[in-house]
Amino acid sequence: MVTSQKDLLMNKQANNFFKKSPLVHCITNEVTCESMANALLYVNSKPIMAVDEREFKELFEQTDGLLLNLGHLSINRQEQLLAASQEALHTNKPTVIDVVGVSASSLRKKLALTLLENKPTVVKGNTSEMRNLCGLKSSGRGVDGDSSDQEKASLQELSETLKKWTQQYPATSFLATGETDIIVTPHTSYYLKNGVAELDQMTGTGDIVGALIASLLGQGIESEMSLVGAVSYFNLCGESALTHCKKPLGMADFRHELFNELSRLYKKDDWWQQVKGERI
Ligand SMILES: Nc1ncnc2c1ncn2[C@@H]1O[C@H](COP(=O)(O)OP(=O)(O)OP(=O)(O)O)[C@@H](O)[C@H]1O
Ligand SMILES: Cc1ncsc1CCO
Ligand SMILES: [Mg+2]
Repeated sequence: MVTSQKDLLMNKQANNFFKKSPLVHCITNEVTCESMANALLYVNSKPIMAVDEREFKELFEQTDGLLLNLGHLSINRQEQLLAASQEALHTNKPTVIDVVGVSASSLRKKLALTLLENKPTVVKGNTSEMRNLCGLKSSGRGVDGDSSDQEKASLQELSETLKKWTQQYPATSFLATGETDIIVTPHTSYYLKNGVAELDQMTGTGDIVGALIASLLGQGIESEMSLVGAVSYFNLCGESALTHCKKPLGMADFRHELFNELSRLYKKDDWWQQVKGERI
């Protein structure tokens, strides 16, 4: 069943996305840190990339949202992520955990599961990472997802497992990305169907989606709408970017156009009319 935009909650509220300018604190990987900071600025948000625990107390008094990305793990980074997650729990800060590379090492998986205990607002990863996190068979390699984990039966198995997880972790909503995105909140679940394959051939797309979710949460938008909104917005930017590229496609052109679209699509009324998906 493909539902209408109204059912997908992409109602007039979506026209208010990115009108506010939340300060988003990101502890993220060095690979895509600059792309993430610029993506946030392009949607009228303010990024601060800060990892020194001695600053956290003061920073948490100013920030609207927190993004914790496991992409570049080290002993120091683990301590920073744990300290920020503790502070977020104590200050009720809207928090997104991106479980980058969780299928690659047991160290990342253990850390992700520890962070989950601190009641983050959202836990996200690509479909292979989220399957691994849930203890399901996963074909992910490194930080990349595998299309075999996107087969219909695998998506269904993951969404059903995540629904059980929301009973165990009622403060948290979950997102698994890929050609089809799965969103599972304690109340509702969705498959979302926007985007283009080129988004999988560029590093940092998932990282940026995590930051956009933190931005929407930081604008006071509740979890379900922030998740549907951030994924759909980013994927519609990808669709539009592709139409602006000359053929044969060069990925550097696609990247350029994707960032252009991030900075302008939200200024168009009713951009959300093109959202595709279904409640499950
Ligand atoms: N084949 C595809 N078709 C349509 N959209 C896609 C496809 N692959 C990824 N996307 C979209 O691209 C975004 C990033 O998803 P992806 O699963 O590639 O994240 P990721 O693996 O965490 O990325 P990265 O590790 O590079 O940050 C999501 O919004 C997702 O919906
Ligand atoms: C390639 C890569 N390695 C660690 S993080 C990262 C960026 C995608 O998340
Ligand atoms: Mg990722």
